[in-house]
Amino acid sequence: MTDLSCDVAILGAGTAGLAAERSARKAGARTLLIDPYFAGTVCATVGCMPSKLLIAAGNAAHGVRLAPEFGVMTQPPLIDGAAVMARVRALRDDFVASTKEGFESLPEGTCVQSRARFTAPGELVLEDGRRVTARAVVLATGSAPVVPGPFKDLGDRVLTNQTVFDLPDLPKRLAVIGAGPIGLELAQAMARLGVEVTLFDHADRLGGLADDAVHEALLTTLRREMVLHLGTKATPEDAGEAVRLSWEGGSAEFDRVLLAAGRPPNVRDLGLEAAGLTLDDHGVPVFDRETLQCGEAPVFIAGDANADRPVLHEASAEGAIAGRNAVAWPAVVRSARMVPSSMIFTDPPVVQVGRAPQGEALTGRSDYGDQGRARVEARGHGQVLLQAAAPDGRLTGAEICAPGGEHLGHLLAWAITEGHTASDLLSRPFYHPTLEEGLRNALRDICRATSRPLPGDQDEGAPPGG
Ligand SMILES: Cc1cc2nc3c(=O)[nH]c(=O)nc-3n(C[C@H](O)[C@H](O)[C@H](O)COP(=O)(O)OP(=O)(O)OC[C@H]3O[C@@H](n4cnc5c(N)ncnc54)[C@H](O)[C@@H]3O)c2cc1C
Ligand SMILES: NC(=O)c1ccc[n+]([C@@H]2O[C@H](COP(=O)([O-])OP(=O)(O)OC[C@H]3O[C@@H](n4cnc5c(N)ncnc54)[C@H](O)[C@@H]3O)[C@@H](O)[C@H]2O)c1
Repeated sequence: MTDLSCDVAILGAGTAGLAAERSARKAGARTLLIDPYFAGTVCATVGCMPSKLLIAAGNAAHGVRLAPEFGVMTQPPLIDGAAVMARVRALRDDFVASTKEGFESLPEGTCVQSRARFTAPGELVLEDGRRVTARAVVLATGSAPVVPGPFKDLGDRVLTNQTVFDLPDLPKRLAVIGAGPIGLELAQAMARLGVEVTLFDHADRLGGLADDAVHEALLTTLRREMVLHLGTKATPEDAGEAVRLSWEGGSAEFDRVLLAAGRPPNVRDLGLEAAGLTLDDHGVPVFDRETLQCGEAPVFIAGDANADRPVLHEASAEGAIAGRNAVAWPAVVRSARMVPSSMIFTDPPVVQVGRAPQGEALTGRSDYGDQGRARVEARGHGQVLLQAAAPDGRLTGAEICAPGGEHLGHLLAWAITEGHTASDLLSRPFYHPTLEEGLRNALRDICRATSRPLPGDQDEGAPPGG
């Protein structure tokens, strides 16, 4: 058994790890990419892509149910659960295959299939006892679903994002525990596919939304499609083929329980103490968001492993920063980070972009219940909150639950990045009739609250439904 050495060792061959490896190699480093499975990224295998595939199926069924609203008469959709799941897996496998091709194109000897843990700063040991010495290390080990104690002994009646997409058929009665992004997306998709869904969260808010009106818009949508129990703790017990959940004021049996109660980082068992790192209360190394460096050590942490911004584009960006800085160490370079954003692909989508300003906040609202294009498409429901800084109305943040939210969210994230004011955006074209037009009400609210007038050469009227 030959020990290994490299300039940069990357633990984890997911999105962040692959980006770190690419960026370190581009900067001239000899790299080793260490992963126990090389199964493909979480995004492709059990994350973004299969969840979006299930959502697409749910939305197809929803479209059929909505058709009579347009005078297009149909029968209720007949859902072939096995066919739905087969399509999810077939396309998922395509995405996974292309991720795996990426492993094959790496220089020979780069991939090391094993788990690694630190034995000393700059020194790791693999499962087979081989030692790896590295000038710098990137931690990109991702995250994994939490399974609270009482749910642990219920076998395959309990699902997580790691198992739900392998169901051969859709369940009849599904409990979803956790109303974060995973719980919301999958609960709605399943409900639209004819599954009787009950969604539980011990918090009172869905999807971490702060604004009451935006939250209410999501709540009313979901209440039409499933049973919701918020601010409730559900306790499971074995009920033979099913699971019985009990909560204050009720109890019911479910064929399956989907746990979507969070995904803590995979940082245990990495021997982080041996690496001399300072850990926070959750065992995650304390790190600098702009360099991804852990303290002063030649160790960098990227993607879900640092639990900072657990979304795909950030995993990829953080991997690139960490890989480059691992090579540059000790001369690490600070990177300005992107405007934070999160998009939950419910219908309507739930979007959070940027943040409230420091100091006085100017706010504007748009009601998509009365928005032209949304009503044309029988999607007239939703709320947008825009936040801006005084005195000039520079946009800083948004909370959205409205049709087209993912597109509105991008527009706003880019405007915030550019430092645009509400007045700046109102001076730009808004094509009619689009969902984007709906933003103008919120932008005008902000404009009126600032020292800046509405752009003088813009009509303040509204086209039909605009
Ligand atoms: C159901 C679901 C839906 C999602 N949908 C979206 C979405 O629509 N949009 C979005 O932006 N984000 C979404 N996300 C989040 C996104 O998938 C993650 O933020 C992203 O995949 C994280 O990438 P990563 O590289 O940090 O982790 P991963 O891709 O999980 O990679 C971590 C790697 O580390 C390896 N590893 C673990 N332990 C060790 C060890 N000890 N040594 C070596 N290697 C190890 C693992 O095998 C794995 O290959 C979703 C997530 C889930 C679960
Ligand atoms: N569209 C997207 O970008 C997308 C989609 C899915 C997942 N993700 C990423 O995956 C990560 C994990 O998602 P998640 O939804 O599992 O986690 P989360 O931490 O965002 O949400 C978990 C939810 O479960 C609740 N909860 C926790 N324990 C509970 C319990 N015992 N009983 C009832 N409720 C409980 C919490 O209050 C919270 O609302 C997210 O941080 C997100 O960034 C992103």
